[in-house]
Amino acid sequence: MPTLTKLYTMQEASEHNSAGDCWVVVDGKVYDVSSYLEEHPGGDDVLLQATGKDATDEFEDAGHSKSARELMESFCVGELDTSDIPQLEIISKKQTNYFSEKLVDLSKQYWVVPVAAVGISVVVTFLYLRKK
Ligand code: HEM
Repeated sequence: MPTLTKLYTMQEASEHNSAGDCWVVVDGKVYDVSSYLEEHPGGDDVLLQATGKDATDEFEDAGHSKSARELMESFCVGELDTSDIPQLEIISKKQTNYFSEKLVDLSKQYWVVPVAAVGISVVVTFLYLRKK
């Protein structure tokens, strides 16, 4: 059965940034940790400071255990809507394509150079052999 995942923008998630209403975003998922703030072994302050941004690096840096990661899933309320975030990967792929296309264009444009070089060396070799 298909499951419906609720999507939140970073803007929406960042509005939940207080001790009574605290959401964090880790690895593309949104977690409502309001009820866990006081129990969090790393402290409530780290969670409150992690609101309004992608806290994946901080979460990973803390070296969370497998059980912490399992517990985390019970707080998941949805996923991050990335449709409003520019896709850097796609842009860089486009740039790579752009440069390789340019290179192909240039080699098409300057095909005369290698052909002329080969032609000249053939003529020189021919003349040299004839002199002998
Ligand atoms: C739903 C989300 C989270 C859950 C369920 C969770 C749970 C836990 C648990 C169970 C621990 C104890 C150590 C372990 O078992 O790994 C812990 C420690 C810690 N957590 Fe979290 N955590 C969450 C999110 C975060 C985030 C977003 C940050 C950082 C921004 C963070 C920072 C820390 C730190 C600094 C420690 C202390 C590590 C230490 O003392 O060595 N946690 N967390």
